[in-house]
Amino acid sequence: MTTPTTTVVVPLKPPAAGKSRLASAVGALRPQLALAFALDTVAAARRCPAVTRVVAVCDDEQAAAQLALAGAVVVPDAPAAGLNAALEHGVRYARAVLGAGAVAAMSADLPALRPAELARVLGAASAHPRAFLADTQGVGTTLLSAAAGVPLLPVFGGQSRAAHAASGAVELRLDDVASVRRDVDTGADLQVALALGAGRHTLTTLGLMQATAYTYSPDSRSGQVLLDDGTPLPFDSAAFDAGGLRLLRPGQRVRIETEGAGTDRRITLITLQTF
Ligand SMILES: Nc1nc2c(ncn2[C@@H]2O[C@H](COP(=O)(O)OP(=O)(O)OP(=O)(O)O)[C@@H](O)[C@H]2O)c(=O)[nH]1
Ligand SMILES: C=C(OP(=O)(O)O)C(=O)O
Repeated sequence: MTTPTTTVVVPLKPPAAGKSRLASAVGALRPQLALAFALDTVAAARRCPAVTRVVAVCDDEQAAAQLALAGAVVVPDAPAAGLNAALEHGVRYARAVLGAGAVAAMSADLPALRPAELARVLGAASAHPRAFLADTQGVGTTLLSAAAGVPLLPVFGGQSRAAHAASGAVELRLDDVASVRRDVDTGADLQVALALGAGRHTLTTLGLMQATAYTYSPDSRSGQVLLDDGTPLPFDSAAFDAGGLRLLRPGQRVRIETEGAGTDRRITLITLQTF
């Protein structure tokens, strides 16, 4: 039974200014995706049995409100002096005001984050005063931990894997924690995160929804797609035929285009997404 002992601190730049490397791949969706990644990251961290609380350091009012709804304790980025200063500020607040002990600074752009994988990382980290997890490329860092009473000493940015190792933090060598290493900076990173299984905020922002089941009545040439949040969306044969729904398997991700709202919302196109 995992005991929740770690306070996770996630930093979020105002989404309007965030994820600039993603712009060429997603265009105008960039700010919404920057926020969606953070909301999926916070939601997964909150479901992690090793995490006592999540503190988000963010200066953007609208983003802060949504991060709070996702269950984070949000503090303004008072230093406004970059990522590492924001993380130090979040840890100071967590320890001085919330009585936090062990902390872990984690990037807020891990949309595929799995609570069980985060628990494995934090479990391994708890054996060291300071520890870190390298990102997928093996160049940066997605998580840096510090035991109770130990300074975090973050040196995120650029070649931070080497910098954190040089600072004395122990690198966590874990093979089965891909979702904790997969930060999303570019379109290629996003495709990998989607293939790992991104969270609902990211999928919805991209117009992708995970259909868990569907029914189709050939005689009435209509049916329903059941989304993973339990929403049943009716569709007619036009959407079925146009999007190849007949190939849909439960759990298959589809791009669903709809029109109308509430009970009038109808699917107009269903396209299978292959990742
Ligand atoms: N609060 C706060 N968060 C930051 C700051 N700089 C980066 N971050 C966050 O730290 C995490 C990792 O940073 P990046 O991957 O460089 O994110 P980014 O700056 O939005 O991406 P690029 O614009 O492509 O560099 C993301 O969650 C950012 O939102 C900062 O100055 N303050
Ligand atoms: C800030 C970091 O990541 P990124 O490359 O996404 O900026 C980092 O890896 O330290």
